[in-house]
Amino acid sequence: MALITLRQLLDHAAEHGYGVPAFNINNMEQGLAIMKAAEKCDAPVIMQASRGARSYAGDIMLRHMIQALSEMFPKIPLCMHQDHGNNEATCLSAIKHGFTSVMMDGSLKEDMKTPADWDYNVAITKAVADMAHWVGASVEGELGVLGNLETGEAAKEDGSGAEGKLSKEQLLTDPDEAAEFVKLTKVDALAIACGTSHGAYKFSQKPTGETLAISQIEKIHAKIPNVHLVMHGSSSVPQYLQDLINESGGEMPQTYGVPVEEIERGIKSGVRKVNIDTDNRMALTGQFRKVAKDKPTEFDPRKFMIPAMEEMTKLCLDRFERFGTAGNASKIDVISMDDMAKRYADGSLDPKVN
Ligand SMILES: O=C(CO)COP(=O)(O)O
Ligand SMILES: O=C[C@H](O)COP(=O)(O)O
Ligand SMILES: [Zn+2]
Ligand SMILES: [Zn+2]
Repeated sequence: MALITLRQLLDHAAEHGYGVPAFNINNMEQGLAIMKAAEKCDAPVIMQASRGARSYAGDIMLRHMIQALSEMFPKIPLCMHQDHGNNEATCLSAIKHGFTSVMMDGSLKEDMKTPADWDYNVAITKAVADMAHWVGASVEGELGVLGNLETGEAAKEDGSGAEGKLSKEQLLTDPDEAAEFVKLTKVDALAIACGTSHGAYKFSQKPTGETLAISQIEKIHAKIPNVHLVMHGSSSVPQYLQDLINESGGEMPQTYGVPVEEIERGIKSGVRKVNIDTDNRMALTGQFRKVAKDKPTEFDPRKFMIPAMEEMTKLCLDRFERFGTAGNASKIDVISMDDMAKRYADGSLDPKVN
């Protein structure tokens, strides 16, 4: 099966009221773990590669890996997405390497640390959307800056995260601005800020409405009901994985992520793409550690990788089921990128925003 674009997949998700997890990948094992989960429950897939993933695996490796996965799992529509593109070159080179979708993250400047202003964000996102749409690729933009509503800080350990203190206005996407932003840039999906941040250390206790503002998503959705919303930083950092890591020699301080039921609430309010990386990292490394602790003489990496992949598959399967993605792969007829390009050109994919 050909690769699917983000736009087609999220249009289907919106029509049928479900969300799609977007899982980060860096290697073959993560790709296989996701596809096995998708095959088990008939779910369409979004895989995304960060700039870090592209330099880790290499663009040629990633391109062939994605092709191999779609050949191995021909019944699963697979979208390949650039996560947090920092400029035009990152986004265009991703499309050249077979990605069907890109995120132009103009909420931050090119260094991915300095919060950008409105004019910068609109100009660069519009430029990327114009070019991507000529070849039928999809574009996700971001308005608002990810960060903790209590401390005003973004996550420290991440490849993309603001430096310095952020104001409440920056940390919560404004509904009127969101409408204006989508109208001006014509993005296919909009990442919004609502108190989540990247990495494992999102909240110091179980989040409340004060620290995780799903109500903000509801306000944005009320203003732009036809726009596909994206939640970044959506790992749940499950307690069982913290325990698995810490019982196997790890030293992760106690932390709290985004409860899956809060994501389900978001999905009821227009969230269609849910970004998850940290949970899968924890699933994999938790099992590495367990094997290392239980079998100190073991040195065959496959003996570490197999339980690690199984742990990750279990997590992906759970999210496909909870988000309502399961059961939808077989209902989608993939539209080619060339066809998508024609639809952009004739205006039929223009955003519906008042
Ligand atoms: O938003 C993400 C990737 O863009 C990943 O978020 P997590 O760190 O919560 O998994
Ligand atoms: O955006 C954050 C993702 O978790 C990717 O992280 P990374 O840049 O370390 O690959
Ligand atoms: Zn961002
Ligand atoms: Zn992100």
